[in-house]
Amino acid sequence: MFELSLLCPEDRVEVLGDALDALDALSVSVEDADARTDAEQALFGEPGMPPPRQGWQRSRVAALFVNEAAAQQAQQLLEVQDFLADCRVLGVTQVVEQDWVRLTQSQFAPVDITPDFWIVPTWHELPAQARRSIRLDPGLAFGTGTHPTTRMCLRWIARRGATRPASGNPLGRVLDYGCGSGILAIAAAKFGATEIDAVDIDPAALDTTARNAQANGVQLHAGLPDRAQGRYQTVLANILAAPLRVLAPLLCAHVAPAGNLVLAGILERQVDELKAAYAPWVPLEVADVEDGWTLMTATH
Ligand SMILES: C[S@@+](CC[C@H](N)C(=O)[O-])C[C@H]1O[C@@H](n2cnc3c(N)ncnc32)[C@H](O)[C@@H]1O
Repeated sequence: MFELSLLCPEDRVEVLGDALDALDALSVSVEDADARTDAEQALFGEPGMPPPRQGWQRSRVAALFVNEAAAQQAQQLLEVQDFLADCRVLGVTQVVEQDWVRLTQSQFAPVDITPDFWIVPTWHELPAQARRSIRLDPGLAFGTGTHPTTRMCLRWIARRGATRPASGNPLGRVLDYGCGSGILAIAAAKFGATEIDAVDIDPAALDTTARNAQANGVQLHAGLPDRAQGRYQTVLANILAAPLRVLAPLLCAHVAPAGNLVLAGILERQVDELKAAYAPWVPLEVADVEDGWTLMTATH
């Protein structure tokens, strides 16, 4: 395949993308032309909030074509129809065939959560020191154990799971709200929780969770959010600050008396607004911090 690559100002990206689509590009991707330089612009917003800007000042637009002739013809047509005003053609280059599956897999290695608790991709050998482990194939869902928010939740589960209460399991009945790959629910099972509900709004996450639970030989119930019923000794939710604010009454209503609420996906600068949002029900406190993200917990 061949890639036609263009440099465009913000206001030309959409029209050019549509034109490339119409010219039978197999795919069109857009990235910040100033990425990894001092001029790089962060462009992300939280779910439900508008991004700070619609596009980058300068974008690199890359269109993939089935062969070199198709890429060159698309360039010529764009030029004669004046689509490239204010844009610069960076070139037409061949895209070398790669084993994309192997490349993706190579970027996900075993991760240690504690010295003896590891998250291990299904295609890797178990490290010798992994006395407890989760075998994971994240598929299309979030949750590989490499993100600080997931890691902090897993550390909390491992720490809590290692405590010895007078009776029963320290995690008790568990709700994983926003389960993604199911990693937190499976970790809870590995640390002895017996009844686990894992819920998500994304059907792909539910499929992945069910598959990962089976691969790890653990029992859990995966379903849409209305699967969560009653009170739980442990409620885990690694989502983001904005949905966590909205979900405050719902999540708190699911925490059993003396149960634990564990929230992640919160940036350090969002701690006070989360405390305020949960204050009518529980006193949230920061329990862990990693790379600018915080873990907040409360006992009901
Ligand atoms: C950051 S991922 C966390 C995945 C996993 N629990 C972990 O800790 O790595 C957040 C997940 O929450 C789900 N989610 C987002 N908003 C939700 C909502 N309102 N109710 C339930 N799930 C939600 C997303 O689909 C996504 O799978």
